[in-house]
Amino acid sequence: MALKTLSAKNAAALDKDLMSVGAFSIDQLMELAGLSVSQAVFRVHPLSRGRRILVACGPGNNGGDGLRLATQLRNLGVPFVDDFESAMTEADHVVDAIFGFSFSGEVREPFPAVIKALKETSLPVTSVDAPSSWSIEDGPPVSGPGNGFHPSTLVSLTAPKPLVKWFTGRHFIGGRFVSPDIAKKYNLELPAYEGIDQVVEVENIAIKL
Ligand SMILES: NC(=O)C1=CN([C@@H]2O[C@H](COP(=O)(O)OP(=O)(O)OC[C@H]3O[C@@H](n4cnc5c(N)ncnc54)[C@H](OP(=O)(O)O)[C@@H]3O)[C@@H](O)[C@H]2O)[C@H](O)CC1
Ligand SMILES: [K+]
Repeated sequence: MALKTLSAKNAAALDKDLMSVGAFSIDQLMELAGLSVSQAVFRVHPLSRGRRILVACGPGNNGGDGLRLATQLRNLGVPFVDDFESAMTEADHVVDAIFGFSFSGEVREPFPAVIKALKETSLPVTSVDAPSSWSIEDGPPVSGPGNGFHPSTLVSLTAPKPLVKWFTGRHFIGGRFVSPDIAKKYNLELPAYEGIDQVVEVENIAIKL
């Protein structure tokens, strides 16, 4: 299946369209994005492999996809931690919701240590929309803490970004909120979601190592 990719600029423009002509609120989009991510994680990491899912949340909306409804989560007894590296020693799977399509340049403080920990862990890592620290257009960094970071799973929201050319793990498309009109405007091919699924697993379209 040849999937078309969406540049960072168009991904941001599409987001605006979803909230204007699409009449979605940002909260709704994040909620649906988070639901997609949870379904992808459940597929690649059945509960029999361990129930402790550590979600690393960054400062923007990518972090919001990972962290929603904090009060409700606390009420349900989901623990929140500040020390990411020591939390990793007790986790079974890590969700990378640190940076998405608005990331650019070199990783700034305080994030290099977190990216390094993601790179060095032997745990499976699911990245939300982009492996954090990768250039959205040009893929893995050739230097810095993200050099060598290759998550095992990627959930592309709405549509894959150009970086998927360098991604070799399991790849899902999620974010089942794009109307046919918006897809047409951005020349996207929407995947065939089945039933009530919020994600579709796809084959990698190109690999350049
Ligand atoms: N339609 C959809 O597909 C939806 C996608 N969603 C998710 O939203 C993200 C994009 O969210 P956005 O808030 O635009 O940005 P990010 O979360 O990717 O990142 C912004 C924050 O990252 C900081 N940043 C950027 N570069 C660096 C760097 N080199 N070092 C450190 N920090 C960096 C940035 O800080 P600034 O100081 O530069 O402002 C921001 O704090 C998308 O990928 C999806 O995951 C939504 O859920 C809605 C639907
Ligand atoms: K990410």
